[in-house]
Amino acid sequence: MRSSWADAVANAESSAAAADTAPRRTNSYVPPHLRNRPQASEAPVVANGPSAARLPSAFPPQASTGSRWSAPSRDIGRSGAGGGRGGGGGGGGWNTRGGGWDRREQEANPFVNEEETHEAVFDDQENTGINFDAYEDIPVETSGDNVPPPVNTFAEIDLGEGLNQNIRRCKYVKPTPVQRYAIPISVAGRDLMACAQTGSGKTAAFCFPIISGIMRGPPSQRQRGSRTVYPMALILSPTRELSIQIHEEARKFSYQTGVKVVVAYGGAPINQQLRDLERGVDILVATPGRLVDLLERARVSLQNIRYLALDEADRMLDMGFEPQIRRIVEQMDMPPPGQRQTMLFSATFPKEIQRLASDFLYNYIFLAVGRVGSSTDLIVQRVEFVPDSDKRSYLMDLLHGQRANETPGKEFYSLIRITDRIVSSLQQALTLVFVETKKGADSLEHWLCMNGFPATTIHGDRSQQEREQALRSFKSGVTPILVATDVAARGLDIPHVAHVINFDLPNDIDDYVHRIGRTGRAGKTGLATAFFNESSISLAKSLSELMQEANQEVPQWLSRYAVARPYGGSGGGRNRRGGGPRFGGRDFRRDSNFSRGAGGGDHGGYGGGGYGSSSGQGGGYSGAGFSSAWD
Ligand SMILES: Nc1ncnc2c1ncn2[C@@H]1O[C@H](COP(=O)(O)OP(=O)(O)OP(=O)(O)O)[C@@H](O)[C@H]1O
Repeated sequence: MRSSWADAVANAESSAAAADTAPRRTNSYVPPHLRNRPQASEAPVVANGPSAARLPSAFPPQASTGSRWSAPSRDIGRSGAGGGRGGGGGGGGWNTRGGGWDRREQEANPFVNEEETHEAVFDDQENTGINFDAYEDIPVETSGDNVPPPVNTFAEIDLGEGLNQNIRRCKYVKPTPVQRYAIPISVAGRDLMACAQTGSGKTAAFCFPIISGIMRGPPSQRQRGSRTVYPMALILSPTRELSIQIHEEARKFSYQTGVKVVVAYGGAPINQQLRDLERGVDILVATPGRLVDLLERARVSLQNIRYLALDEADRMLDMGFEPQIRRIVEQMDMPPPGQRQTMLFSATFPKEIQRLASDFLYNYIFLAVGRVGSSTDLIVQRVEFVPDSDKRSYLMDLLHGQRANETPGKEFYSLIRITDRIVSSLQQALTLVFVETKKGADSLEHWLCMNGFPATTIHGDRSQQEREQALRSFKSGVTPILVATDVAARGLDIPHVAHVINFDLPNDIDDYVHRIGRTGRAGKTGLATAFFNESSISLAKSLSELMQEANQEVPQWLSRYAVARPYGGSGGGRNRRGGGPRFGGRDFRRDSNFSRGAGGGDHGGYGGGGYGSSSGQGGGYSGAGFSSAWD
């Protein structure tokens, strides 16, 4: 049995009054690494600022060519995001298409940079495939009319030779469970609402059918003399960084197929994006805000859209985004459901959002791989009771524990049943620390750097250039700690993130699921640690249920909180799952409460009841620095 430190404290204090559910701790906690050492204020000053701090052993000195303060100049600006590349370097099918775009440019090889960067820095090159054993017994549910059967191999689906070659280049040996089901459904032309766990390969699941369909379909139209472009596919995502990532993935999948992918997102100069569009676009990956701007300028028309994919679809239809998405999908010139193919993907899909989403779909198939909204049990989840005043020293403990060959780490991790494999991956790992506010992110990053832990930060108050540079610096291991607000919670696929720390817990359990999903991806294991205290009480029940469901050990004190506050606190949480059956891995159309629209395809607007529960969302996000991050 794994027992948490907080449990031990709670047991020792078993004489505490029954009503007092919190484990008691003194405020004078001195973490092991600070015992017998000078006070923090006396910490040795790092000669050349935080960037000169010692790097963990896994990151060789030559890797520290850049940090937030001294980034190598090649890192400035966007890498590989659009950038006018492409041009049909000899791909099958492209030359048969009309459109009159300039195809003389050489198409840059999107596989080159990645291999060089990763091999230079990380020594455990195991990205040759996914641990499929981890997914062997995953439950799958499909519903809808005439569901096409799943496949076991990519070869069973005729995706086209160009795409097949790129799948091999990506070293995807066989499809992940969501791909096994979703790809045949989409290739058959069906609309799809798909829910599958974080890191399980959803990006390829919607990209492959789109690319394959465009390769086979009639060429895109372009009116001579017009500056308006007419993409055939639109992929929308909620954050700039996620759009950049999807674009990079889609470029790999479509390399030398002649299919042109362009990305457009806020915070970056629009002129460059306009030039990219003018060079030709089949698939447009965009954030909603920037897309609306392009539509208003009449530089993009949606009238030729044949494929619409919403990644993180529940977030896209959450209150913050829904009006913008409706405007793009329903009020511009996009063909209606039935005349386009729509694919919605996420790891979480609350029922009220499913209901909203059904407006965009025609006779769709619902697919749930794993339980809807569940976390993968590849992630070891720990939750510790840590008062706000102790969070920093507790964090310091964790980070010291991760450093190679340090005794405190071994002691610390022996308290919790973590495999040697995870310990060894932690020693050379990237650590992602989630906080609630932008100010909190800056302040924690500064404190970490001053204490010898190279860190950087990403949040909505940083310029786009700074955000992208921070991500690059983190990914490369130059700053192996990234302090982030929820802007980094969804979708980002950063290899070697072995530890996600919820320094501040989110208000919503779905946000927790996405945050911890930045580790434990593609069949690899990961660790997620959460600092819980009274301010997170509203999350106690859903957190303890989620942990139970993922076969994690739930601390006794958390169970006590869950029982004491079964419906969450009154503190503005937005637990949309509250009250009902938990984590329903099912199509909302099967739920009698939603029977009005059963059958899918042509539902009207939402019927009030269910969605009302999300009214707390605004509160949940306030202060988290969301708004400026999204476009
Ligand atoms: N068939 C496959 N074989 C091997 N690796 C794969 C396969 N499909 C996807 N991957 C890899 O798995 C990782 C996770 O994929 P992806 O980012 O698409 O996950 P996701 O389900 O979209 O996660 P999230 O819910 O966090 O957005 C990526 O690094 C991707 O390259």
